[in-house]
Amino acid sequence: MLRSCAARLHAVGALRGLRGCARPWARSSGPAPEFFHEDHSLPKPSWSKDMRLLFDQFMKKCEDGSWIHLPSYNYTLFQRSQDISAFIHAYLPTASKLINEEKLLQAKIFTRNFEDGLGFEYVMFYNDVEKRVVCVFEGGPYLQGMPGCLHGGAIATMIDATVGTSAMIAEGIVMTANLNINFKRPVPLCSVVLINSQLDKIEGRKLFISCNVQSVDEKTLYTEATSLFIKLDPEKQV
Ligand SMILES: CCCCCCCCCCCCCCCCCC(=O)SCCNC(=O)CCNC(=O)[C@H](O)C(C)(C)COP(=O)(O)OP(=O)(O)OC[C@H]1O[C@@H](n2cnc3c(N)ncnc32)[C@H](O)[C@@H]1OP(=O)(O)O
Repeated sequence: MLRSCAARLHAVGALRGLRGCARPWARSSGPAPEFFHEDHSLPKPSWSKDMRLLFDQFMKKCEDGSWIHLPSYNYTLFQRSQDISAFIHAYLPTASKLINEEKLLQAKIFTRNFEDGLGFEYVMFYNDVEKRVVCVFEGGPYLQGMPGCLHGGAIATMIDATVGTSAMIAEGIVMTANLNINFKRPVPLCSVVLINSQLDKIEGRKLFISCNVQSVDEKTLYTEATSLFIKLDPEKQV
């Protein structure tokens, strides 16, 4: 399992030549620690039938190499806290003054730390030719906003994660500068939706990515969004 996950991640990195991801902040190399072993984007007993069905359909599309399954972990791309700290010092020096380094040891990815089936369940796939990332997402009962509906912030989070993944694949180290969302229909809690993102254009350090959220049968358009990501420039004091 670890081998195939590593191979897939490597494939994504190789696609882009890991542009901007040369890890100038990384101080050491070595075997990945244990937490890297669990890929949270693989089927779990808590997944619904729809989620499993879509996963299988996309995995089928991966067989000819046109799509790639993106593994997902509950920590950042960095393996060690000192790497995170060095990253922040290199790219976000202003923020670094306010960050509690000890607390960094506890840092985890926001969307990957609910109990199985209760929060964000998702899996992403990438098509390099079409510059698309598709996320199959099921928002669990702990993400309720209005009764029976998914919280808008949870939808925004998953849109950001999907377009953010697209931006990272294209240009490496990026941050969201702008995210515009139109919530057109409420998303039923615990339903499966497709988040479709499209890299529209890159202008210098700016990446423009659009996105929509649809029902599995594609009959309901729940949400539309546009986003702007900026490739971080370590020469700038952000
Ligand atoms: C590695 C390969 C393998 C990958 C596999 C996949 C791995 C996946 C891993 C998990 C991924 C999860 C993704 C999650 C993504 C979450 C991202 C966030 O939440 S981030 C958290 C939330 N985000 C934050 O906290 C970000 C906070 N903001 C900042 O830090 C900074 O504002 C900045 C860095 C965004 C830009 O600063 P700075 O570098 O100083 O930039 P400048 O001022 O120089 O501007 C450059 C150009 O951009 C323009 N422009 C800029 N802004 C806007 C705007 N809003 N509106 C319009 N335009 C804007 C500006 O006019 C200029 O244009 P031009 O003149 O060149 O034409």
